[in-house]
Amino acid sequence: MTTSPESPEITTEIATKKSPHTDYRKLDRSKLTPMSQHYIEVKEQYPNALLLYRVGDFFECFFQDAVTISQELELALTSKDGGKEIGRVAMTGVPHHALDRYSRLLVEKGYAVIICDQVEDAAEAAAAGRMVERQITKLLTPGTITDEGMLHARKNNYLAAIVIAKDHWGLAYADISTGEFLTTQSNNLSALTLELLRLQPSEILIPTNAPDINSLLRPGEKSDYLADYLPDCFCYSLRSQIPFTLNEAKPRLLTTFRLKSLEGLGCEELTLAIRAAGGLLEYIEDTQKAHQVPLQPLKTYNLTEFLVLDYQTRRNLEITSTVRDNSYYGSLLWALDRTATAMGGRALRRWLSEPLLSIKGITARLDTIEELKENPSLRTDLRQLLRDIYDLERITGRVGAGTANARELLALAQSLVRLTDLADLAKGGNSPYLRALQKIPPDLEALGKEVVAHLVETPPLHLKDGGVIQDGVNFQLDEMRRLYEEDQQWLANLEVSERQRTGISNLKIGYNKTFGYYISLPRAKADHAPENYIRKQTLTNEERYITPELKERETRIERAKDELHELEYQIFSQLRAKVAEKAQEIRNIAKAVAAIDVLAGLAEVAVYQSYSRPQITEGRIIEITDGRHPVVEQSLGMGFFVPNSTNLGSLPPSKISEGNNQDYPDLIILTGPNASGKSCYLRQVGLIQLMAQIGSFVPAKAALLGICDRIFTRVGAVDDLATGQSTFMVEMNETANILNHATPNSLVLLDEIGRGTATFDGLSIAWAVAEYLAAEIQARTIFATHYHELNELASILSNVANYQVTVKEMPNEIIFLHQVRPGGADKSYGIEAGRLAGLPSVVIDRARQVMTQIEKHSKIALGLRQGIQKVNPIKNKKSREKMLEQLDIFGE
Ligand SMILES: Nc1ncnc2c1ncn2[C@@H]1O[C@H](COP(=O)(O)OP(=O)(O)OP(=O)(O)O)[C@@H](O)[C@H]1O
Repeated sequence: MTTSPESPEITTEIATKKSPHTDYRKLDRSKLTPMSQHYIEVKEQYPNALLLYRVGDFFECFFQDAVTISQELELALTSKDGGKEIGRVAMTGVPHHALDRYSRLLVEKGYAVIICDQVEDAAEAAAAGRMVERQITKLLTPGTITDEGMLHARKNNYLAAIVIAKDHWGLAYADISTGEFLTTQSNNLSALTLELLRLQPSEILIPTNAPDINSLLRPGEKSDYLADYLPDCFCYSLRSQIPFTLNEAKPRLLTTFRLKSLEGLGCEELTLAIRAAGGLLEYIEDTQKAHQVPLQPLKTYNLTEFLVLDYQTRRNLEITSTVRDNSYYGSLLWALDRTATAMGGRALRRWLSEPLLSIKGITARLDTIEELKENPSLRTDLRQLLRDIYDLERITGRVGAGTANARELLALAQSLVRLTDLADLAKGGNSPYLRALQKIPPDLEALGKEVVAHLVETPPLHLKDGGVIQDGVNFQLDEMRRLYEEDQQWLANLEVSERQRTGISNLKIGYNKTFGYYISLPRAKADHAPENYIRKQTLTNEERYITPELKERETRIERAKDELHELEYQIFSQLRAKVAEKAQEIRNIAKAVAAIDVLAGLAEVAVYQSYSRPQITEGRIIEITDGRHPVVEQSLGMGFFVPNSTNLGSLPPSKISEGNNQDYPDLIILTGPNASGKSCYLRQVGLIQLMAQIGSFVPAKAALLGICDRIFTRVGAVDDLATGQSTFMVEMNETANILNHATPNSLVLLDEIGRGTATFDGLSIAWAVAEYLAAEIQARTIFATHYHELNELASILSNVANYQVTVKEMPNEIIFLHQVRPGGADKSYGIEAGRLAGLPSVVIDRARQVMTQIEKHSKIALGLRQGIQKVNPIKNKKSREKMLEQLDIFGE
């Protein structure tokens, strides 16, 4: 899609059904059918998008687009006559009622889709002998879709834009459907990659000087205009640089938000952020021509506001999807999501991607959960009421853009009315998020009531068909309806009087789209038709007639019907516009509703899963009593999970009191046989810390936790086939990232290091990494390993301790106790595991022999050293050289 179209030679070959034309550029256009000519005219306005073109009951596409769409959607590729001298052209199509589904699939695959629809009645055009008029009605790109059926209800759909200047960058992102609009700026390119991976935008705008501006690169597609450090798992839209210049971007922002300066938005000085935000706005204007998209005021944020989780860590902790099959089931989100509304679902997902660093912010959430946990009737009533609240954020977006239909407006209005009940309920509580809900502006309820009073109980889907507005709300409308009813009565009377006049008892008045009203007689009675009947249509058993009187009345009825529908539409549009004026207020409330939904859901989980409130403190402590893995626990069922405690780090001196003077190790070496539960334990600690920082209760009997600035994980890597990196290289890259970025406030979870290379290389690297983390960085670390030799570190460094996951050895099996206990495992069960897996006994016996020999002759000490003076790297930082001497364990 990125190569610019060259000018191919015009062909004169006539294509057949078997090999239809697929490249319209090779054809003499004057010889194409008028419809094909128009198709190409439209296509050329957006050469990089797929064009779906309405023909009767189908949306069809031709030429190369037909080939692409048939392959992507597994539809049959057929052909159609392109003109006498042209022959067949490739074609495929989708039924018009399935357009949303198919276009969504194409957009999900990273294509931009143009919908060109019929904008007049095909019968009218046919009657006038001309081609039906068609226009582009929609331009769909992954980041700009707003149709309910195309969006994931519980996931934000972000459109992002980036501007890069050397190693500085600005990023803006918006969810057009909910109106969220944020921007940030930083000076570290790896942070940009991290941020993009966190946000997972559906589409990213890049200003370039590429010749094929406006093309959309699908995930994995290469382009010279895409920098190497940009992850290739996203869709990139190449855009002109002009709207991204400060001269264009800044005025656009000022005009959009009706401001004199950007100071109030917090980005006055951040020129790259402003440029990204302005460029993004221009793209929205360009793609949403027909509708104005109401965005919320731009919010400037700072990357250091949240706990940093890199992409690997998000994956390894399986926060929103599992590593194995990328599914939602089995993720942390799955275990925690008890939200009742789509807004709450989206908010929980967002909270999980931006855990807090502020104790105050976390405490406000914890206080609210605690209150809801302790007050079951308030929680139950709230959750019940929340089920009646529709997606205020997204419907408000469509109301603002003028695309909401009557059903959506009614749903929004009914939700606004319910908000007052929600506020009344919230008055029964006192915690911060409940208090925020108590202040619902009263005029929103009045507005909701007004809309409900205007709209019928179950409005039709299509606005132009009438039947939307209730009787009794508009005098003129009532009057028009009365007249219309009178006309209908006139028709009924006519049927009766004509039956009497003609003596034909089964004479009927009918209606069809082509002929309008007619009088129908059975064929057998056609001879009895009075003189003023004009025959219009003959069917097998029926003759249809019109009369001048009937036609005259028909014109009046049709006009009245049109006027009636038009008036209804006007009343509806006015109502919709009135609600649109309150969009910002509604969206503010929607945020509070979404938050309470998340917190009520978390309180529900806390009750049913017996979670407890973590105590958040300053300092570097992680003290978890009887912690559990939130997901494994739910999968195993209540009572089957073996809880384990964790003690890491320390409290700051100011917080230490009598009986509260814990000083735990910084680094734990965790050993234990395969499948004993090491990985599970590691993840459990990471998840508990993460849950605490989103303000949730945690699966533990008790937890005293300091704030972490970052959580790092390194868990069994697999070959990265995409970049051609080996398992070992992936592992080393990830380890390097950790060692270069971890701080004493970080939590590092390492599951095996050095497995993918020779034993001694691996052990040496694992040793050096553990030592560096404990002695130099002093990050809180759990290091799970099969290298039992690492237990030696604890005898040298005072901030290292050994733990093991215990098993019970039986004659024919190993029973996994899943208990984490102090001490290093003195035995590896690898050979035993091999035996249980069915390795031949000869191999097992030989393996035992080899192991005995290696153990006998190895110079690596096994078992803890005695009588050595431990080094405390925290209190005695300068003694590192001395410590290194002592670490010379490989000598005789
Ligand atoms: N505390 C626990 N209580 C109950 N079951 C557990 C517990 N911890 C782990 N398990 C079960 O044991 C299985 C294996 O655990 P895990 O993958 O953590 O083992 P491992 O020691 O990391 O193995 P390996 O060294 O082979 O990677 C898990 O899938 C889980 O079902």
